[in-house]
Amino acid sequence: MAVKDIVDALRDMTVDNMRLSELIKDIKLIGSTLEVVYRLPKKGLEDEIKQKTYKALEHVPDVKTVNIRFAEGVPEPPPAFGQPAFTRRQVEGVKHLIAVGSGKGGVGKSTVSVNLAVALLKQGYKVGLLDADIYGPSVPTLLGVKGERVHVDERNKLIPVEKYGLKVLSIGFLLPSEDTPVIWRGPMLMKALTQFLFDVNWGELDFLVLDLPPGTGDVQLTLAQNVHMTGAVIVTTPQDVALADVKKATSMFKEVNVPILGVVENMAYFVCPDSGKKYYVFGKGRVLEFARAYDLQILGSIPMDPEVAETSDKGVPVVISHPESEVSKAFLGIAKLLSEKILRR
Ligand SMILES: Nc1ncnc2c1ncn2[C@@H]1O[C@H](COP(=O)(O)OP(=O)(O)OP(=O)(O)O)[C@@H](O)[C@H]1O
Repeated sequence: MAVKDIVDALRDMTVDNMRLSELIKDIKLIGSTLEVVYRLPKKGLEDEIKQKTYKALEHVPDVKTVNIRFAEGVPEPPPAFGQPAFTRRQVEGVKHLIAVGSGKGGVGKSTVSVNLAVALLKQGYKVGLLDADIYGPSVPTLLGVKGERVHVDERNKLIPVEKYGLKVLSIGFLLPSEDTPVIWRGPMLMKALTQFLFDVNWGELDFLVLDLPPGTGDVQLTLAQNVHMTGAVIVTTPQDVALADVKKATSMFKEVNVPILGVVENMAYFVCPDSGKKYYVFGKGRVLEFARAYDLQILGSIPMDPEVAETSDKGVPVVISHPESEVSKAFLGIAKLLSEKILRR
């Protein structure tokens, strides 16, 4: 059961012409106990909000107990259209946080995050990369920093590892060994992620690239609701299975009002080294169709290139190892488009 489904259930119930979902200030599911903090639009509505919450969640099987609290202080006005209904914290020292998400695993989200970060760096920006992919933190491998230990500064803030001029932190640094399954759940996991974001001495960064776990689970949703993000970049391959899931991810970001900065089409085609001919292995035009349907910009299309996998395994991003390759040019183009788009806003 995702918190998102609970928020969906609360969306159907209104109090004083406002959806319950719009009044949520904080929401957490710990085991089968749901903790909700509402802001109170008007004094005297407490009981009605409570009763309607219980009713809305009556048939939600995973919620056995509901604890409701009301935020203290002056009630805030309802969010304006297009504004988030959640209080989001800014990551200290970071001008722009770009979340990289995908619907399905294995579409190249981490490869895109790493190469995008380095491509932004090559444009002269100060860049950080945070690997929040708790289910498969691959950034340490992709950047050759596996086994690095993280230190803290005098303020007890984590100090990111530096590689190729990039400031890097990965949830993988916290796991005792590479084979440790990530079995953290709920509050513990969120605590670790929150610490990663907010208790880090990032210094001054123009961009922080956040490699999200694939899909639309609690982690993605909680981060999207609690962290101020400039926007999200969505990575997909042209396969039907990937596109079906990426639509869910797109809807999730839209629902929580995180602007979608654009789509990266990965493994878009393969260039035959002998003939130079392009082969659209997973089909042509599908990502464009999806982007048009959802009114999204395609930031770039990355070809399939065996060098990517090979160089990634050695811990060197392809934009560094093969800067003249078509893949690298595609990444540099995406970084340019993205940074211009963000800085123009
Ligand atoms: N353009 C590409 N050409 C060839 N191989 C690629 C390309 N992009 C990614 N790969 C390879 O595909 C595999 C999956 O990539 P990656 O780990 O970046 O995906 P992911 O979406 O982050 O996966 P997960 O969500 O499971 O962490 C890796 O072996 C990577 O080297």
